[in-house]
Amino acid sequence: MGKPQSKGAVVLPLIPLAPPFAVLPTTSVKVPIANRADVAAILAKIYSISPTAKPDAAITVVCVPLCSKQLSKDGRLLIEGNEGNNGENSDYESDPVNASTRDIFGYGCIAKVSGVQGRRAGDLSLVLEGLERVKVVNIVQERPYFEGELEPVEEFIDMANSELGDQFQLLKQLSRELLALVRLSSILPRSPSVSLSPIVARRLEVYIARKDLSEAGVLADFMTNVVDCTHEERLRVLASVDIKERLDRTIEILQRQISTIQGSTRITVTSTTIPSSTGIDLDQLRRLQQEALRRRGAIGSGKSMPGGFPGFPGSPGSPSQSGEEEANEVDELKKRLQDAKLSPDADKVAQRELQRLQKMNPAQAEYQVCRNYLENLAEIPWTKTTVDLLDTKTLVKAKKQLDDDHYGLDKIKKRLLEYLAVLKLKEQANKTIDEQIRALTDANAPDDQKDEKEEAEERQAKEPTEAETRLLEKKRMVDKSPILLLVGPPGTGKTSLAKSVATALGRKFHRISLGGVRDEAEIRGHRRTYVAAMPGLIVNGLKKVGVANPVFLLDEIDKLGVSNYNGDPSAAMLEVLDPEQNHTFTDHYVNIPIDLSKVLFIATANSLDTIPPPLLDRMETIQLSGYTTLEKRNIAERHLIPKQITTNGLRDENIDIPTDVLDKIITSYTRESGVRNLEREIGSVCRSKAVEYATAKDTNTLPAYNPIVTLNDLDAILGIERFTEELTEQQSRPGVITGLVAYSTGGQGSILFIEIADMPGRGNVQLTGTLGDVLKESVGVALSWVRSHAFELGLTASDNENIMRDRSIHVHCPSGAIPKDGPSAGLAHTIALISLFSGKPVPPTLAMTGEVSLRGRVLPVGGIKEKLIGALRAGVERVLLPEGNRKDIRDVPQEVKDGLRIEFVGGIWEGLAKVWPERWETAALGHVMPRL
Ligand SMILES: Nc1ncnc2c1ncn2[C@@H]1O[C@H](COP(=O)(O)OP(=O)(O)OP(=O)(O)O)[C@@H](O)[C@H]1O
Repeated sequence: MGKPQSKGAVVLPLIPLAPPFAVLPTTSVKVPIANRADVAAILAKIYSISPTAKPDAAITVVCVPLCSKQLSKDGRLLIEGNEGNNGENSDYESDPVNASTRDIFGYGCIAKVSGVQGRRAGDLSLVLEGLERVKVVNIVQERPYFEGELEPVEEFIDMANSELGDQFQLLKQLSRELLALVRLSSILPRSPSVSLSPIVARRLEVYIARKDLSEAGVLADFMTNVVDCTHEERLRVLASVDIKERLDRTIEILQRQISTIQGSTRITVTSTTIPSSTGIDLDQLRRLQQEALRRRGAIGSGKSMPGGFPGFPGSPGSPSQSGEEEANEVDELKKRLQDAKLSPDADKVAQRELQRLQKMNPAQAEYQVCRNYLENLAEIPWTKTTVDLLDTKTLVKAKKQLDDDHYGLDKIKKRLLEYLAVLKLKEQANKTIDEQIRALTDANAPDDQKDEKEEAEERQAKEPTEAETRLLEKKRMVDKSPILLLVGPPGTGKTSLAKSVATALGRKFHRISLGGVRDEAEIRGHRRTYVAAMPGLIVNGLKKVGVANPVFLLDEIDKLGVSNYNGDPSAAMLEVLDPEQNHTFTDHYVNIPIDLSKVLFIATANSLDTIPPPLLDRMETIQLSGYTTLEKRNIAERHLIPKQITTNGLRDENIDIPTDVLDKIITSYTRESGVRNLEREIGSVCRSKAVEYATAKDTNTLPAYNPIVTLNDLDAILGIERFTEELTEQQSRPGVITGLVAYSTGGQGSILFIEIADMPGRGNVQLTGTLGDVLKESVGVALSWVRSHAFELGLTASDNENIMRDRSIHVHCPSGAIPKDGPSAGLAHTIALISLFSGKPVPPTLAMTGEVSLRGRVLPVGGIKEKLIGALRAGVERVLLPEGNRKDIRDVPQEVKDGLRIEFVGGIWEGLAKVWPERWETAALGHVMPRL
């Protein structure tokens, strides 16, 4: 047992503290200093002694509590033993400003003034950190502030004293128990006001577990300070110079505190759990205690906290060692990172971060951030790949797979097979090179059998082989997969083609929807400094598939957001899609180059117009055009109907959709380039039949059930026809011409009527129908040509006559609400004007497209395939196309070529000869100009 040894006394300023303030070693308090003239005087004095005091120089004072009426100056209870001072302290002062020498307690604590807090003069507080217990031997000055003669208190701990050891263990156990109770009670409903944040609780647990017997007094002081106890109890602990006595007093306080909490939680707990003498669920408590004990074992002992915030184990100054749980967590993470086979770059970063993580306190917010980052690193497939199914039968199998899944699309399938063939050849070449390199390395490996001399001789000879290895390495074919872009109207099978490629290759498939991505960070991730930062879509995709060589479908790349204040998402895609750059793609979150060169990117878009040119430049475009009715019929028969039959729980023999019914669905219930609506309508028919079949089965009337769907059924199942042939209602009228359009959005083609009417006026031209600038200009060109050739066309009586002198015209293109633009209606406008002025109608089944020049030439236009498919669908019989578009006919499906009479014209005169052959056949040859 210890015996206090006295040292030489020192004189220091005293700051008397009124209840509830009392400073114990290891604790920190904030003392309000409003109206504290003595504190102001102390500070003034200190600074006057050392006016150049460095800001970080420690200012030390002694905090002494005011005496309590129940205690003697040395902390003994006055009620228990009448040890002097009896009558004296009955009227002790409770205001530190008016205190006199007899009000000052016998023990105090040397404290460091660590700062002043508060904003206004009225609410300033002095922050004091208790350092060391001292005995106040004598008061040498009262005004303007107290000064006292102090004697240091030496603490002696007899480490061999088993009784003290037991007491210390009890103190630790009670401390943990109290903590567990506080945590438990804070999560219980209607808990008392004690509540502890899990982070603080955790820090406390670690702090308690780390204390050993040599710090028994420190722990007792600390616990006295943190628990809710009376002022007198605190004074008694302060006055307990003897460690055993101090432990006894603290244990007493803790025990009382524990029973108070147990008592207050009884009502809540007993209603839901096993009632016990304490009122707490014993199992739960035991578990909490066991956990605490387990932690203590794992944590071991730690030293005091130099420079740390006293009494606050989680503060930066106190080295915090994580518990077993954290240790396990870090080990697990380490293992996962090892299994993830990181790239050398990533490995370096991961090791650095792991070291940081190990040093961090788990309660720190940064710990989670660091852990999440490492988890992300472990989940990214750095080197893991699936083996491509590239054996001798690959191409045959792939072709079968594509044919099985899709009807038609021969050109696209051919291109995809080419891609697979190249991939296969590259892989084979690389395999051979790998084998050669391996053979060379094996030959270079040191041979145990040979002695050193022999080896040195041989090394000379081996030198060239190493160079050879490097040469071979260079020859390896780099895996730079081209990026394919499938462009076409919705529902034409772009997504499902990409899926089939993945299946054929045996690769994993992941779809990344880029539609509506407005933020660059969605693609590249957020920097780690942001709260809740995450990797971007690409890295997330890789994490999800878990291999470095999947097929990524970049869906709707044309709907990617444009540059805005959140960055430019399409610019972020540039790096992803450039085969020259994407082997070092950097996600902002991961911040380590990731190799994307093994990923097969297939992008899809509905239109090329909105794709930024640099992005488009990096991709190989494959066009898919809309399907013709015949193609749709085949797709429906081979793919959609069987699919819908299974989806709706039917069997092949339960339903039969004859070809005429299918054609009716295609033409009268859908009008689209793709087959998505068709699939939906077929689904409706199947569902209706499924209900009929199920009812027949339930009512035992199966023999009466008819699996065949008739034309009449369609009306009942799908409702009235949604689309009728557009041209059937149209009558030939002067000034009305059927033009052709290919909508850039959706890529489908259709017919478009051009209506021109004239009226008395002064040569004005009115344009309606949401016409774009180019279309307006094309009307101007047509009108100028007609005006300049009016006499030759026989529209005016003389060369000088102005055909527009007494009239105005109005050009309109229904449907008025749909914006239209482009020069391709030039021919139709010219013919319409001539038709109007001459009063000669043109049959609506004759459609035309082509740009006209002022000299009367008909120039080629785009979208011929779509326009012709649309024309056939709309019931057009004859089409006039520019001569320059003759080459485009090769791509047009045979069915369309068979269904339309396609004629080519090089100039307007030629066009006139085709429209009104009886009048203009000879004029077209450029010789005669007959009059209409
Ligand atoms: N040639 C085809 N053969 C068989 N089925 C097809 C064909 N074309 C499309 N389909 C079917 O049509 C449906 C829609 O196709 P998909 O989802 O691939 O369209 P998409 O072109 O990607 O459309 P979007 O541009 O709207 O994304 C799928 O069920 C697909 O199987």
